[in-house]
Amino acid sequence: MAIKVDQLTKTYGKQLALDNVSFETQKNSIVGFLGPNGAGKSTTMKILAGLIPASAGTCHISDSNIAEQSLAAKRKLGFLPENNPLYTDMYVREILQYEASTHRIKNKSERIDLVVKQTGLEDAQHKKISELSKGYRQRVGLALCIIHDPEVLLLDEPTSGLDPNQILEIRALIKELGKEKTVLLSTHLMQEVEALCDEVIILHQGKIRDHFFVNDLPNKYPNQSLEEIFVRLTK
Ligand SMILES: Nc1ncnc2c1ncn2[C@@H]1O[C@H](COP(=O)(O)OP(=O)(O)OP(=O)(O)O)[C@@H](O)[C@H]1O
Repeated sequence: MAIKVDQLTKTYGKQLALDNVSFETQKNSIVGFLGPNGAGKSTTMKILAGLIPASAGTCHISDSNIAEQSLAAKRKLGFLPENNPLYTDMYVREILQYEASTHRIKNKSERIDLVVKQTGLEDAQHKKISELSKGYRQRVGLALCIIHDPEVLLLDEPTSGLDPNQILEIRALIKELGKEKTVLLSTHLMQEVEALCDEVIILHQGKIRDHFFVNDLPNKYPNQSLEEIFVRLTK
């Protein structure tokens, strides 16, 4: 188990965003987290990242309870929020150094060199973030996520707004990272799920509609595309 969510409920005032959601993911799996706008994907990720509290229920990141062992849980995860907010006045290496300091990483320079290489930021590492394309900003976002070598990555629509070439580059990077990390990936692109994911969770109106392994798809839903399944489960 890498991510475990148990009977998670979240209300914003009177708005019920998550309604008794439970799921467990395999270790080192790339998990597509799907659902229409407003289904509750970002809310789940923000709770998993420890940014907002749950109204009820528990979440674990590799055995650490997010509410009760929040520091241990946070050490094990990297979160790339939707729209990837970055300090655009900072330089790439500078922001990585800052993030490495907050995680108290030893041998900062070596670790940053490695992460810069892993995320293909060699040519951009001395540039200001405001000078970078959206694709390169996503690379910086991913570099920040992995600087402390977490076991779990939460990626909220990481390819949204990118051009087709950038999408393919970021997907390749996620695929590579997913070899040794568990990735919860929210996306609206079925192609992306087919290209990357081992598991799929479909959320609708704050409830889990289904959770399956991509390999089981032909048995579970014979002769149906992922898109057809999605539409049927979220009508
Ligand atoms: N801060 C907030 N205050 C009030 N309601 C909120 C807040 N954040 C989210 N919601 C509501 O909670 C529900 C779930 O929203 P959430 O952003 O988690 O969905 P989502 O699946 O991530 O959607 P999208 O695909 O558009 O990003 C929606 O009805 C949304 O309007």
